[in-house]
Amino acid sequence: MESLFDDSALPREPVQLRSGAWHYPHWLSEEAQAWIARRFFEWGRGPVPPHQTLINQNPMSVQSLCLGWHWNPSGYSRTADDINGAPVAPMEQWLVDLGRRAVFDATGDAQKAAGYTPDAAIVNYYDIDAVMGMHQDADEKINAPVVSLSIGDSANFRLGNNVNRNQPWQDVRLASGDLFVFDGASRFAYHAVTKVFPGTAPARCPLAAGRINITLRQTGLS
Ligand SMILES: O=C(O)CCC(=O)C(=O)O
Ligand SMILES: [Fe+2]
Repeated sequence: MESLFDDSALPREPVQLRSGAWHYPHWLSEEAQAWIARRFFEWGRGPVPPHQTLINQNPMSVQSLCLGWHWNPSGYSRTADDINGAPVAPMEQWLVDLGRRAVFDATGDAQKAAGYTPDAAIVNYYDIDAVMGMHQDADEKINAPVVSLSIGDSANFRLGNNVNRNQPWQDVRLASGDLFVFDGASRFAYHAVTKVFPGTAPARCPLAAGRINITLRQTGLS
C-alpha cells in the first residue's frame, strides 16, 4: 500500500547547494527508474562489457559502461581500446531529451536546456562496497552541464570545492530517482561518492542491490 509518508510524498523541487550545483530529489518517477534499470541490464550485454577502469594501474571499484564516447583516464575515444577494442554503443536520444529536461528543471534556463546536447553517458554500477574518490569531470572540451541520475540504493555524495580534493565539502544523500546537475561555477567542482547504503532502494526497483549512476556529458568532441 502507498504510504502517505513514504519518500515519494515529499515535495519535488530543486535545491541549489551553491551556485551551479543543483540537487533535485525524486526527479525520476519510480516507473522511469525501473525502466532505466532494465535498460541498464540491456547495455550490460555489450558491445563493451561493464568494466573496472584502471586509474594508475588500480581498478576503480565501480563497474562502468559508456554510451556515445568511451571514457578512460586518457580521455574519450570511439572504441574501447583499453577493454576489447569494440566501438562504443551509441548515445540514445531519450537520454539527450532527459538531459535537456533535467537542465531546464534544475536551472530554469530554457535556452541553456535547448542547447544542451550530451553526446556521452557514463553509466556506473556501485555494489554496496564501491566508492568513487574525489575527482573533477574535466575531460570534456566545453563546460556544458553534467547531469547525474541515480537509481537503486542511496549513496553519500560529496561535493567538494573547485580547487583541490580537500575540504571544504558538503555531503548530500543521493537517493533513487534523484537528479544532480553540475553547471556554471560548480561545473568543475571536485566530487566523490563515499558510501552506498545497502537496502535503501525503493521496494519496486528492479535493481536487487547496489546503485546505478548515469552522468550525461557534452564532450565538445567530434
Ligand atoms: O555516482 C555519482 O553520483 C557520481 C559519479 C561520477 O562522479 C562520475 O561518473 O564521474
Ligand atoms: Fe564525476
